Amino acid sequence: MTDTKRYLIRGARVLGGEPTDLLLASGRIEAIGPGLDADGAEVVDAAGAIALPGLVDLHTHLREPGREDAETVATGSRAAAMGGYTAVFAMANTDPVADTAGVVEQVWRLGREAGYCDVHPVGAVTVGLRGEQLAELGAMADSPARVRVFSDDGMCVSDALLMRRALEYVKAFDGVIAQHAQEPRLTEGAQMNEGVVSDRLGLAGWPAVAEEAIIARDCLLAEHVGSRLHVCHVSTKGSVQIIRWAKSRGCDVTAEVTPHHLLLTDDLAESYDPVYKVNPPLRTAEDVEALREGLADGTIDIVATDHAPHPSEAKETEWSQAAMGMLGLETALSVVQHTMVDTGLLDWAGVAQRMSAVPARIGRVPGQGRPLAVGEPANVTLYDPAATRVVDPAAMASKSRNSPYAGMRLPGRVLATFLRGKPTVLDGKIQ
Ligand SMILES: NC(=O)N[C@@H](CC(=O)O)C(=O)O
Repeated sequence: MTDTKRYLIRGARVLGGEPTDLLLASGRIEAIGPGLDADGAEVVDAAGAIALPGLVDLHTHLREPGREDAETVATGSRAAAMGGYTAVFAMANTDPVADTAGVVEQVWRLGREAGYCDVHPVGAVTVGLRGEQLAELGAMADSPARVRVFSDDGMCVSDALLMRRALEYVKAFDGVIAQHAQEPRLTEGAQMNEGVVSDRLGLAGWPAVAEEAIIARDCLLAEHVGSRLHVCHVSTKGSVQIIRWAKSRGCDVTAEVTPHHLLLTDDLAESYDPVYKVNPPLRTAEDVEALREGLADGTIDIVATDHAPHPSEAKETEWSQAAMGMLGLETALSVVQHTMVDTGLLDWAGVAQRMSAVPARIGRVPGQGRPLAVGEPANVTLYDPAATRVVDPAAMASKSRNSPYAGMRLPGRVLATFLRGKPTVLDGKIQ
């Protein structure tokens, strides 16, 4: 899947540094330096743009098989490319659930056929996400999809013994369990964050402790069996504190935060607009501040979108009936610029670590998340941080429209995305 055509990227600022040129040929970065000779290559004007390694999303819902009305592997991977991603990990809560070698191979093949980004299926931890019996983790790991990330996302592996067994099992092939930390008994019927806003609106609350208790338990379990744990979509200040403590003990834990939890707060529920209904729920301004700090100081390792497309009939209904989840792929980099870069908390090298290098490492995909250097695979994102745009869900590549940023002015624009030297996005347009 390499392009024989050669591209000369002219005047890009690699990780925000001085303008330089990059020559992409045969799927690799052939040369880097100012004033390179085009020598027949197609020139891409990148004046003012930042060049980043292609982004990697460890947490995407592509909905295929089974919910093709919301998204398909093809539409979701086009949305990923438009957001600057060259690889995504597709969550297992499809229909049928990705809990067998057959289903993960199907998703992996669909990703290759679409060709917009690498699609790495996540395998379910338990059969049918039911939390009763381990799925065939080894067979998924051995399949052509080479699954290394396992998650019941959407559901918590709440049984401590099953979680222990899963953590032990994946050690054999260097896998990781990505936990959706939500104590089910503490969140029965929950509709939004438990706090002053839920009290005021009379909606059943979702306490922070339901997330924090599972994270604390799982960190201790992972330490006990010497395995890798990844915590999905961390959303509370207490969770950041627990992960910081676990890392200080030497526990092999990594964690992600979503763009929406870095920006949006629970008072948005006062609109009763279900576009703001999400799992885990939007929290308070104090939580947002702690999440930003945690991402800046490395307690939280990565940004992952939790892109969760839903058809309009699942969202344009009353709050209590609405599906949980929001789009994320096509706005993630803008939200990270707004919340982390423009605030001085992160530089572009820090963004590249948290949105490319480290997620690729956690997911064990060695060809992605590589530095922009000669000889490396030509996975490159060109991003104009000086542009601004008003978010229009109707213009998105995703099949769904449930973006919480609709009508909001956000900084930045992805100009181009290259997957192994082949442009998937050029001039801001899907190729
Ligand atoms: N993050 C979400 O709000 N939704 C996810 C699954 C889930 O975590 O509930 C989805 O698949 O829609």
